[in-house]
Amino acid sequence: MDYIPVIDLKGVVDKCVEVENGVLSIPKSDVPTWHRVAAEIRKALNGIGFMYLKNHGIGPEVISSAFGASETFFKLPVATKSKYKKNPEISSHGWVQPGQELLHPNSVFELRECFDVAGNERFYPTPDEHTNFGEVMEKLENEGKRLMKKLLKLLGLSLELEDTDYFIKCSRHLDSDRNDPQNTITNECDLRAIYYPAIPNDLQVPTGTVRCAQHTDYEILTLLFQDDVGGLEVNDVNGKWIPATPISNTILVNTGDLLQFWTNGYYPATLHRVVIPEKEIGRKMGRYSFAYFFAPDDNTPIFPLRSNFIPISDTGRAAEEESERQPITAYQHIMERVKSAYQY
Ligand SMILES: O=C(O)CCC(=O)C(=O)O
Ligand SMILES: [Fe+2]
Repeated sequence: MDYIPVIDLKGVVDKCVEVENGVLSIPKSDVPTWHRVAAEIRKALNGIGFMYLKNHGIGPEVISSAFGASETFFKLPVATKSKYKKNPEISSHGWVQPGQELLHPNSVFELRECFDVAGNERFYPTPDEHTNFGEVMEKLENEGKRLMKKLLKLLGLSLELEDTDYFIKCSRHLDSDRNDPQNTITNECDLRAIYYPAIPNDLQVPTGTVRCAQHTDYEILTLLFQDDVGGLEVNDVNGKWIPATPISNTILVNTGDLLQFWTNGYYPATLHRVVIPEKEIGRKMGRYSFAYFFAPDDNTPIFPLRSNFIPISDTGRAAEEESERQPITAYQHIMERVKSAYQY
């Protein structure tokens, strides 16, 4: 049996406090717990490349309302959803219609639609179209942010960085007000509601269609909330596809490209996909999920960090120093990938 890490955040998410500049302060008596959990996270992310979190502190009612609101949204007529369509040239927010996005260059068709909650300019269906879609989505987003700050601290501890608050300090947007006109901190975080429709009986979709082609996410970490339908698979560090079976009351966490760059591959980005179920019963069911893609501030430079765990690249320190001199920013990397995924 494969080792499937389920990390228990009890005693971690509930008691720490925020101090100046949004940095977390851990009560002395809890420090050993944080270090133990950080070591488990290191083993999971370096050893298999993903993890489940339990006792993560996000209220079950927040998650179930989000699933309810998402289902109502995706059932709206296409004409209504089209009013809220995303225009990737302008922003990352809005409805992504089926076929608008391909996550792999060889993809034929990916049968899903999404609604992205992202950026500072947001719009949602009017109350007579949907009573509370925006409100419910942003509630889940806020809870995701709260949890994420703790995960960023745990990541810093897990790598034994000299400054264990490094990742938090690169994510000042966590504590900035997106409605403040003076706010200049931008970021590419995205809470994405996803709907995979049932596969039509008379399979009117091209051969080779999948729900979500294999890809890595572009950011630091992704929180994944899935229903019970299944189909998500992750590629472990040995290249084997393993079903990421939903485990009740847990969230699945994948690592993204930015974390892979920062750690020089010590925490590789999780390759994953969503397959169409082979059994007829599974094909008849639509699937709903949420992904919260967490990115640092746009201007964050990305180069390998120094830590006893992070390897120096094969080409040696000189290549690393070069990338430190001319680092790509988080924004540049994410935009490259976004552009290549969109089908206009
Ligand atoms: O729906 C899922 O479970 C995964 C979605 C995903 O990987 C993505 O949107 O990047
Ligand atoms: Fe993904």
